[in-house]
Amino acid sequence: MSAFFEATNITKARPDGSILFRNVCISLERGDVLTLRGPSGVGKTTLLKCLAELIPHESGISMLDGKKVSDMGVPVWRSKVMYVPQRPSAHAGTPLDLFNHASKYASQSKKGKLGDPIDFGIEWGLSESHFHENWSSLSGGEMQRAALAVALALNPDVLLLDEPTSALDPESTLLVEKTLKLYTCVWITHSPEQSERVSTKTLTLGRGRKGSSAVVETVVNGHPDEEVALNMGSNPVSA
Ligand SMILES: Nc1ncnc2c1ncn2[C@@H]1O[C@H](COP(=O)(O)OP(=O)(O)OP(=O)(O)O)[C@@H](O)[C@H]1O
Repeated sequence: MSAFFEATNITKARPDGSILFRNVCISLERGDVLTLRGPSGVGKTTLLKCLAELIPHESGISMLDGKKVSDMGVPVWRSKVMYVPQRPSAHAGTPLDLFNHASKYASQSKKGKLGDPIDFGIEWGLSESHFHENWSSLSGGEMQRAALAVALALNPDVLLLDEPTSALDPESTLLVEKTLKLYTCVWITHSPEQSERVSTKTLTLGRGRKGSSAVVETVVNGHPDEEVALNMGSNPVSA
């Protein structure tokens, strides 16, 4: 039986044609949180954008619940396998404007299942008024929580989180982690402590001669259990 979310042999080249990463494989069951780690510049954000089909990749295929991107089309895929950037780009209007705009594009099957971003925000120490203020008047931490709240309310199947708590204080970080770890996520973090708190699996990208290598571990009860595979250059990695 195939996993809930599977990415197989994802390979991405840099603009100059050299390989950034090769044959990265990810396999998630519902509720898995895979933390993605590795040094700056190794390709973590780029990998998330490939999984979300926001940028093209040289080879590899992703499947959600047994369906390929081509079975549902790129816009629906992006609403189901949703990339949440570290810093929301300069949106015009308010967080609620963004939610109302994005929810118009939700698939019919999702429309009845949308949440309320304000409910998520309140869990994380924001108030309703933050969702009515322009993005430009929010602090970095308020902006980050409001953007995550909008993403969660859109009810994606898989969240691709790019350092989702990088602008938050320790207390807010723990509140946000408590909510996010209930979802199926690929989660970039530079914090080993955070990875230990939230992950069921980890994937570490490292620098290899022929592009980034990837080490995948399954975490059981908070401890790395099993080194599943090591990918140096051209061998596939599977979790
Ligand atoms: N659209 C793209 N196509 C091809 N290569 C890209 C693209 N965007 C970025 N890159 C390459 O990917 C490299 C890694 O960038 P990326 O942001 O993925 O790293 P990162 O591991 O997330 O780093 P950090 O931890 O600092 O955020 C960049 O130096 C650039 O060469």
